[in-house]
Amino acid sequence: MRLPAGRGWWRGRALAAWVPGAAGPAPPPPLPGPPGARALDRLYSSAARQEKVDMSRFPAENIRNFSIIAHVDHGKSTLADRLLELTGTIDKTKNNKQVLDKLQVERERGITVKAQTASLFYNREGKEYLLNLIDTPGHVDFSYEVSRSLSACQGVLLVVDANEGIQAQTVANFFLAFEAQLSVIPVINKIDLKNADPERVVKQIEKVFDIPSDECIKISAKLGTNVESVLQAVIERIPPPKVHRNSPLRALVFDSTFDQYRGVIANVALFDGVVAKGDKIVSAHTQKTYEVNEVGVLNPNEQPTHKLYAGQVGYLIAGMKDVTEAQIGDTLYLHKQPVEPLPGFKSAKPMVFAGMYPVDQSEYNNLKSAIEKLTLNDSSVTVHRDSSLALGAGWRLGFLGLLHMEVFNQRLEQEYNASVILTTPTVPYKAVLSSAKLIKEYREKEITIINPAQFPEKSKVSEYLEPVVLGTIITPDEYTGKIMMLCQARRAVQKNMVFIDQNRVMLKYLLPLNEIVVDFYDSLKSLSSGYASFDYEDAGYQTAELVKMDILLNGNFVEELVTIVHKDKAHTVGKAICERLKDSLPRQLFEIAIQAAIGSRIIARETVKAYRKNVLAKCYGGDITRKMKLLKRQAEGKKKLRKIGNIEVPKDAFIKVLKTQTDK
Ligand SMILES: Nc1nc2c(ncn2[C@@H]2O[C@H](COP(=O)(O)OP(=O)(O)OP(=O)(O)O)[C@@H](O)[C@H]2O)c(=O)[nH]1
Repeated sequence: MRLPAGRGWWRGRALAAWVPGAAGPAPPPPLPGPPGARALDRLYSSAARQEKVDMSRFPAENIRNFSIIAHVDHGKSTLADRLLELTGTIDKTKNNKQVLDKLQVERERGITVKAQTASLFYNREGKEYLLNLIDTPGHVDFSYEVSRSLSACQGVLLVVDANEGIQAQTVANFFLAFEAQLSVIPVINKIDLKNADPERVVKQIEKVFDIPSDECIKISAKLGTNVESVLQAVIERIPPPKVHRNSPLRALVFDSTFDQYRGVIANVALFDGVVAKGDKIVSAHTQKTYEVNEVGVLNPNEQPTHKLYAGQVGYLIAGMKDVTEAQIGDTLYLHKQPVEPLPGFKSAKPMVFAGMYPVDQSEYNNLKSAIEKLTLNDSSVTVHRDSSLALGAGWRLGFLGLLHMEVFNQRLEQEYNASVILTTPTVPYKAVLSSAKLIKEYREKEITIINPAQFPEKSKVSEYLEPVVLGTIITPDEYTGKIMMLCQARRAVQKNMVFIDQNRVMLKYLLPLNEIVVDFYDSLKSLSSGYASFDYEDAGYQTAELVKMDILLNGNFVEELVTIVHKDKAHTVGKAICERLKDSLPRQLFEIAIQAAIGSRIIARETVKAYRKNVLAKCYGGDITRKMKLLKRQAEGKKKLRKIGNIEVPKDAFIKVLKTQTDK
C-alpha cells in the first residue's frame, strides 16, 4: 500500500499520551531508566493511548519554541533525531535516521523540503518542559519554510559543520533569525570527522555573527556526543514565549497540509488564549467560521490534546476544505471575540515559471487533479492554465526555484503516478507599457510576463525590467578569481567582499535571476571543486535590455519556441536552440532552414539537409497488402506531427527543445 504523504505515515506507531493527573485511566507506574525513556514507555502504553494529553500542565515558563536552522547537510535532521531520542519521544534502539523527513522525496534525496514540528516532553531537575522543535530545510528554495517556522519560535539552534564551517545558507539563515530577534545558539556539529576543525569554526562565528566563542556548543549529532548540553542550552538560553492565556484566542497559522480524509490540518502557534475541540473559530483572512474538530500536538505524530494553550505550538482541524481556507499567516480567533490579527507573512514569491503538460493529452484530467491535490500541500506553487500548439492543454506553474520545481515534479510522479513534460523555466519579467491600447487591455501600466509568448513588442513598451537577487558566495580564497569571472559572465555586479577567516572569502553580488536559474550553481560547484556555496535573496527588479527571440522554420514562425533573452545573450541562446532543433528534426524531402531572429534580424541559423524516406523501398515485388500496412503506419505517425508551413515537426522534437536542461 502506498503511504499517504505528509504527516501520518508514522501512525502505525501511534504515540499516545503520558498524562499525569489527567482524566481517564491512571498512568502506569514509573519505570526504571532515564526520565526520557520512562516517558517513552508511558507514551507507548496501550492504556494511555486512548487519552488526550492535558497541555495545561505546561505553563508558558516551561515552554521553549525553537527551530533548527543550517546550511544544507550540516546535520539538522540528525540533531533532531538525537533530541527526539534523548527526550524519549522516539525509541533510541531503532537506528533512527532523519525521522522528521517524512516525504519519500526527502528520504530519497536526503534533504528536508518541508519544515516539521515535534513537541518533546522533557523532564529536567524535577521540572517538566514542553520543547517545540521545528526542523527546517536548508536549501535556498525552501527558505520561505524557514522564515515561516521562525515566527512560531523564540530561539534557534544554528548548526554549522565543523569541517565545512560557515556556508552561504548559514549566513542567510542566521540573518533570518537575527531579524526576527530570536536567541541564537550556535551548534558546531560533526566534531567526530577526521578533518573537523571546531576552533576555526568558532572563530568564524565570532567574526561573522559577533557571537562570543564560549556560546558555541560542539557536538557530534551522529554519535550523540554532547547533545545533552544542547537541550540544557535550549532551556537556559531561549526565553519562554511571552503570552496571555486569559486573553481571547489569537492563533497564527504558520503552516498547513491537506489530508484527503480530514481536510486541512493547520499548524498553529498560540499567541494568546486557549482553544479546544468544539470551539467556534473565525479566520481573520476569510471571515469564515468553523467548529474545531480536533486539536493536538505533533509528538512527532499527531497526538490529540484536550486543549492548546497560549505559548504552545500544535495542530488544529476545523473542517476547512482546502488550504486556501487556512492561509499561511492567517490569524484564528474565537467567534464573537475578534482580535487584532498578527502580522502574518509576505506571500511566497515564485522565482521561476515553467509550462507543464501531460505526456498524453488523454491524461489531462488526471494530471489536473494531481496538481490540485499537490498544491494543497504546497501552497507556494502558483498555477495558471496555459496551452501550446505542440503540447496541447496544460499549465504554467510558478516555483520558488529550480530544486522546488524538480521536487514538485518528483512528488507528482511518486505520489500521484503522473508523467509530465516540463518546459524550460523562465523568470517573471516586467514591462512598463507605453501603448494606451495595451494599458486599457491589461488595466495596468506595469505588467508581469510569465509566458514568453505574451511578451509585448518594444514599440509598445517604455522599459523592460528583469528580477535580480542579492547572492552570497562563500569560497576558499584560491577560487575567488575564477568565481569573479563566472559572475562577470553572468552580468553580475559585485557589492562586497570580506574574508571570514584566513583563507575563506564571502562575496556579495547583485545578479540577474535568469542568469542563475538553470546552471549557475553547477558551474560554481564545478569550478570550485565543490567547495563554494551559494545563497540568494530577492532584490527586486532592474531595467534590462530584453528582446524577444523568435524561431523560424523556412521562414515560418514557431509559436512555442519564443524566448525572452537579454540582448547580449541572444546569439548564444539562439544558436543553442537552433542546434537542439536541428538534432531533433527528422530530415524531409526538402531542405529546412532553422533560424533564430530578433524582429527581422536573423542572429543564428542551422540547416537540415533534404532527404527522402521511401517507406516502400524494401517492398520490391508485388506484395500489395504489405505496402498498404506500411503506408497506414506512416499515416498514423503523421498524427503526432505538427505542420509548420509545409514542414512536419514531430511532437518529440518540441519536447527535446523545450524540456528543461535539468531533465535527463
Ligand atoms: N560524521 C558525521 N556525520 C553527520 C553528523 N551529523 C549529520 N551527519 C551526516 O550528514 C549528512 C546530512 O545530515 P542531515 O541531518 O540530513 O542534514 P540536514 O542539515 O538536515 O540536511 P538538509 O535537510 O538537506 O538541509 C547525513 O549523511 C548525516 O548522517 C555528525 O555529527 N557526524
